[in-house]
This record gives sequence, C-alpha cells and structure tokens, in this order.
Amino acid sequence: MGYDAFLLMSFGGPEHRDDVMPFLRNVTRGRGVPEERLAEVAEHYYHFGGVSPINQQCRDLLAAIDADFAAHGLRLPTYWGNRNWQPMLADTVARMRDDGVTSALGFATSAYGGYSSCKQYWEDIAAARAHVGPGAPRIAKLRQFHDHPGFVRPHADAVREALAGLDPARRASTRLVFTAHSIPVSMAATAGPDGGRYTAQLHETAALVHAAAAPDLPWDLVWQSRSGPPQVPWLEPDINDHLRELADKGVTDVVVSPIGFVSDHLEVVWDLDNEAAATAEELGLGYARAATPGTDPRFVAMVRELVLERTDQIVPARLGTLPVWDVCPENCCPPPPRRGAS
Ligand SMILES: CC1=C(CCC(=O)O)c2cc3nc(cc4[nH]c(cc5[nH]c(cc1n2)c(C)c5CCC(=O)O)c(CCC(=O)O)c4C)C(CCC(=O)O)=C3C
Ligand SMILES: [Fe+2]
Repeated sequence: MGYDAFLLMSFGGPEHRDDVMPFLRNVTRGRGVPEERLAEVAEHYYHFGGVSPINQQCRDLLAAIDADFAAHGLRLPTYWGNRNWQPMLADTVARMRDDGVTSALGFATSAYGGYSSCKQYWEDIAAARAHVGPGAPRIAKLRQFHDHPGFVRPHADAVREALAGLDPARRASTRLVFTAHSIPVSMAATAGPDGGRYTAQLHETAALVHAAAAPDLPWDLVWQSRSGPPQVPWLEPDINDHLRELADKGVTDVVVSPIGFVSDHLEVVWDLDNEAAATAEELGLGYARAATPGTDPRFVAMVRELVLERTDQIVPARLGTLPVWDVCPENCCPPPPRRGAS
C-alpha cells in the first residue's frame, strides 16, 4: 500500500499538576495570550488535579484502532505523538525512524480545515521531521473528516440520546446548540484554500447532525473556549451569551452538541459541563450535553476507512458536498501573526 506505519496526532494535555503551566506555555508560545488568561485556564486543569483527559482518550482511541486494524487484516504498526505535551511528536518520529518506518499516514484528532485544526499539524510534522533529521520517515496527513458518516452518525446518536433526557412535554421550546472552538476572526477568514472553510465545514456538520437527529428542532452554531488577547476579535457568539439570548426568547431547554471535537477533553468537561451548564442553570434552562465520538466503533472504523480511501482501496464516504483536501495548497490557512515573547 506504500505506507508502513500509522500515526495518531493530537493536541496533548498535562497529566500532573506540575505539568500544567509548562503545557500552557507550549500551547501559547508567541500567541500573545495574556498571563491572566493562562492563570485562569490553569485553574480549570487544577480543578481536575492537573490531569487533562485528552491523553488517556488518545490511548483508548489508539488501542481501539489497533484492534480494528487487526480485525480487518490491516497490518500497520501504530504510533502516537502530540503537539503540546508528551508524548511529543518529535520523540515519536525519532522512535519511528529507529523502528525503520519510512512512510507513515497521520490522523489528526480534528475534523476541520483551518490553521489550528489542520495546517498546524502539517507544521508539527515538518518540525518533528526536521528535529529528527536524516532518516526521518515521510508523513502524510489524512484528510478532514467533518462529513464522514463515522463522525456525523455518532454525534447524531448522541444528540438523540441527550434529547431523550429532557422533558418531552417541552420539545416545542427545545433547541439544538452546536459548539466548536472559537478561533480568531482573521484565522476563520483564511481557513482553507478559499477562506472561510472552518466555519463552512462546521455549518455543514451541524446541518447533517441536525437532519439525522432531530430535524423538527431549530438549531444554532456557536463558539466556546475563546482565548487570545481581548482586543483581537474571535468568532462569536460565545455559548454562554447565546444561552442568555435563547432564554430571553422563550427557549426552555437546550441540547449542546460539541461537534467541534472528537472526545470529551478539558474544553468539553470544563467549558461545557461546568461553565455552560452553570449558565443554563442560572437561566432555568433544561440542559443536556451530547457526547462526542470518543471510541465509538463507527468513528474507529472511519479511521481505517480514511487509510483505505487514501490508498485507493475504497471510495470516500461523504455525506456533505463541501471540499475536503488531502494536501494543503501553499496559500492555505496561514499562521496567525506572532505576538509577544516567543
Ligand atoms: C480550533 C481549535 C481546536 C479544535 C481542533 C483541535 O482539536 O485541534 C482546539 C482544541 C483544543 N484546545 C485545547 C486547549 C487549549 N487551547 C488553547 C488556545 C487556543 N486554541 C485554539 C484553537 C483550537 N483549539 C487557538 C487559536 C488558541 C489560541 C492560542 C493558539 O493560537 O494556539 C489553550 C491556551 C489557553 C487558553 O485557552 O487561552 C488551551 C489550554 C485542547 C486540549 C484540551 C485538554 O487539555 O483536554 C484542545 C483539544
Ligand atoms: Fe484550543
């Protein structure tokens, strides 16, 4: 098939209290995120003992991928490396070289186009290969999967399940609220080869999940987890402001579906299960948060299918019509201007 390894790439997160600040400095190096914001976000991690759930979720996903590959006779050794915390991608790529890997396929735990969710993983690959030097394996990144049935259907089932936990007598005043990570407006404008692709793909995913889960209900796409300096505009509205507006309009219940994410990591368990849930309670809104795909067997199978489609063994499974791309054109998703100390 031309490839001799599979590489899982993710964001990374701390697993000890002492790792929280070094991790946050890795994430925000050169991005101009104010100290106060870092201290505030550190508290979110300390609330969970300094342990982000994301690394364990990656271990679980990789174990499920191993089992799925084996069950389908796909003999590819698997590896895992992160952008911001151990296991760091550069160390993983060094291990791949030591193991004799020459050409790997990389899967990033982000479904969408854009700088943070796609292009930055290409930069991570290039930096890791440069760090390893001669003999570093070639690594190609698998495509964005925002409309793959293995991603959309688990989200849709989760919305249906969350709805089942709300009062059916109030269904007529219930609303679906899809959320994704906010990004700077300038980053959204330059996402994808023609710009605007992060938000466009998210809209498509939201529409697909809505149609599959609860086509009778109204829905919105809003944003969460804003970072960065206050003077830089980021995508709005924030989920918390949006919940206030919905309550004012007479909405009684919400299902919040984090379609921007593949697992229940810290941005989900803090920003939604803690903050947004508290906002809803204050407003007297019924609130149910839909699960993310995690290790849903359909999502795990999707990873194998992305490998098989890349190696021309199956045709791509797609529910939407927006472009997805395997290789980023040069002009695609430029990095944000670097600010502050780097
Ligand atoms: C688009 C996007 C995704 C989705 C795509 C993907 O999944 O890749 C994502 C995911 C995540 N973001 C995460 C955590 C953080 N993101 C931050 C900051 C930032 N995110 C940004 C964008 C995104 N982020 C941006 C433009 C910044 C500003 C700094 C910069 O330009 O890079 C900060 C800094 C502190 C702060 O929040 O201010 C933290 C701690 C975690 C880990 C959670 C855990 O530990 O479980 C995950 C999965
Ligand atoms: Fe983030």
